[in-house]
Amino acid sequence: MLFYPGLNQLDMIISVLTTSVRPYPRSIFILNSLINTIVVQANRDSAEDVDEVIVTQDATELYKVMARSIVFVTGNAKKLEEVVQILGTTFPYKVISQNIDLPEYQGEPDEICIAKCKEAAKHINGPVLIEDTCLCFNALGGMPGPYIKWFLMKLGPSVAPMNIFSIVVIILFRGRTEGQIVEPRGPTNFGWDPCFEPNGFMQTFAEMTEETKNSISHRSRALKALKDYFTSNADSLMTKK
Ligand SMILES: O=c1[nH]c(=O)c2ncn([C@@H]3O[C@H](COP(=O)(O)OP(=O)(O)OP(=O)(O)O)[C@@H](O)[C@H]3O)c2[nH]1
Ligand SMILES: [Mg+2]
Repeated sequence: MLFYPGLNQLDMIISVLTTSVRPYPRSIFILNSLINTIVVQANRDSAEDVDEVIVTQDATELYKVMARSIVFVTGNAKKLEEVVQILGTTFPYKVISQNIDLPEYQGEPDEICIAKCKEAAKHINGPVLIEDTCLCFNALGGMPGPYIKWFLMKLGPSVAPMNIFSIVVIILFRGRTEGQIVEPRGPTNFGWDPCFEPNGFMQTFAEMTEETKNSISHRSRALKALKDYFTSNADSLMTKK
């Protein structure tokens, strides 16, 4: 799907490559995969005032204009640590981090991700990766969801035990891990990890080794989908070159 009045996809790509002489200076590209997004900032000019969003299913064309690195914009050191570990050394793009404390937007998770990507793209001259984490309590109709950060700041990780709930992380792709809220157990150096016990395990995320958490976490599932997608499309790009 391509939203760009009067342009076909080839034009869209040309506009990225020659943006200084073409009248499309403020574009953001969203690769709309099966479920979510990667945003690629078109050029430095667009950094100041991004106001157009282009959605495409075709990753290959976008790769032609992407540098071989992606900037992961996050103010959360633990997220960054996990993302780097999970992507490992076989991810076809170099992941660089930039510590920017992006605003916490309101809305549905997809809307929040897009707004967050747009804001990140204002700061970075190149491909941008962001992640937004939602912790959804089924018993509360999905709340606090994207507002978990404030929830944690006000209440701490000692959330009263509840029934089953699920986590949704959106980071280009979605990852979901279901489990139970329990009395906090384990180190308290990352958010709600101590009180989340994934289904099928006797340990909370905080009690697990990094390897175990990273093999089942919402984040690792989202990143696996991302990695698979990038790897297969990177191959086709190589072939086309
Ligand atoms: O125990 C945890 N295990 C996790 O795996 C995990 N992932 C995120 N979080 C916390 O949930 C809120 C999301 O808010 P969030 O997505 O806006 O993140 P953030 O503001 O910290 O960073 P960023 O937005 O700059 O990337 C923040 O309080 C994060 O600390 C986690 N806590
Ligand atoms: Mg945040």
